[in-house]
Amino acid sequence: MCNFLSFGFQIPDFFSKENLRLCEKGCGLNLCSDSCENSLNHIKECKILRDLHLQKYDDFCSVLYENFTPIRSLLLNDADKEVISCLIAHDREEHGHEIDTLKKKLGFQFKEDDENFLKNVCRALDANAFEVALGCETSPSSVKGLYPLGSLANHSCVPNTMHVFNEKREMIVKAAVFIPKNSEIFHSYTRIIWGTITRLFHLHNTKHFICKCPRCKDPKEFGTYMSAILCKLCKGVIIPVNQYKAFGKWQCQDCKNVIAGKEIGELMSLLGSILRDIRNDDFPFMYRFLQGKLKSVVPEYNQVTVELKYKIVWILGYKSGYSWNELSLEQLRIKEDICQELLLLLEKLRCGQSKMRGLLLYELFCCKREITTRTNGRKQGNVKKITQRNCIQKENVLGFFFQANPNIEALFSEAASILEYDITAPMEIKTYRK
Ligand SMILES: C[S@@+](CC[C@H](N)C(=O)[O-])C[C@H]1O[C@@H](n2cnc3c(N)ncnc32)[C@H](O)[C@@H]1O
Repeated sequence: MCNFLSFGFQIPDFFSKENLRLCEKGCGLNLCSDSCENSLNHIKECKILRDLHLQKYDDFCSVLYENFTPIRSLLLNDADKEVISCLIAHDREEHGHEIDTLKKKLGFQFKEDDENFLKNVCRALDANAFEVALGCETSPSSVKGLYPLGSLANHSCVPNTMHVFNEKREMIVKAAVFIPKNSEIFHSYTRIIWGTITRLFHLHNTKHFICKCPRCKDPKEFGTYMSAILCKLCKGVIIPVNQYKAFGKWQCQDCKNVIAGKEIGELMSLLGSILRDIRNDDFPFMYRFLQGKLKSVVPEYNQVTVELKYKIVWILGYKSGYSWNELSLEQLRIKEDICQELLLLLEKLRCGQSKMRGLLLYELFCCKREITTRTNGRKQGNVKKITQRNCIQKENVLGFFFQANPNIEALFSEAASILEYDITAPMEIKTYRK
């Protein structure tokens, strides 16, 4: 378990701007109440802000909020400041721009020592901070957190650990695969379902290194061809000749047709923009696109296809008009198939007990439960009668369901074990573990 250095900043969603008012002492922050204004936490940061001579601010100073996190680091004690100074920090010019923005847009005046410290905090945050997921896949929200111990691990696209955050926002790191003694511990700094080109680009741009992990080095991406497209001439797969060369040539594995990287880049950005523009509850369009155009231009595990399938997982069963009991049997089977395909992909990618595996196993369980309940009405009716007759608690209904359907229990148990401690785990899993 890794503890965090607490100086992050979040405007909770439940505060609408109308319920906030400016601090009467003139620090520029919006507050929710008098007790908030008189709280020790606010009194300390209020003084820091006023000492910085905030000159220009309006009723809701978004520039201040967007760049506020490093300012709070001035409240850290000396030991914590020392910890930050020990962390690796990105030294490129662009890191630390938050402090320049605060000076330029809000007229902040920093003492020279403070400015150097704050820029270093920004650089350390950029190099080490974790995204702490608080919401779930259907209602995402997150904050950034600095976990000095957790941040010591380097990255691999075949990570041997997974991590989750608990109710206290502590980071729990678990082995995702068997880790032999004396092996290096790796996290993944990217999404598992990105293709190699996207991951390499992201890691280079944000963390400034070139990943040489086994997955990045394999042009076939462990047989998934997640970055590949289909050849217009023979429908073979086209992959980069050298994935480390930006805008290098790509070549068809079958007919050896060569394509310029620029052309591939244009196709991928077109597909990416279609993906971004699709309404996030437009299942009919997504499914038509998946089965039609997309299938004709990219192989089955291309990252755009995978991303789209993952989006569908969070529509069916959750979005308005697609709640579990509104889904047709056909839609349930579609979701079941997608979950199975994505689980197979994760196995090919050697991700072990990843968080995504846990979530997909649970979704697969939900599909199977719904299908079983509908197609096996008599048995389920019996479960319902037994539970009603014996006044069984809601949580125990699951136990009865497992007794009647032991083959489905394994999916739920594995999901529950992977998502143990995770604050974002599905409610049913959280209730079950209590
Ligand atoms: C959170 S730190 C990881 C710990 C760091 N190696 C240290 O010594 O404190 C992130 C930085 O470590 C380096 N790094 C992490 N994974 C790497 C990898 N697979 N290859 C090369 N550099 C890596 C990069 O400089 C990256 O910006």
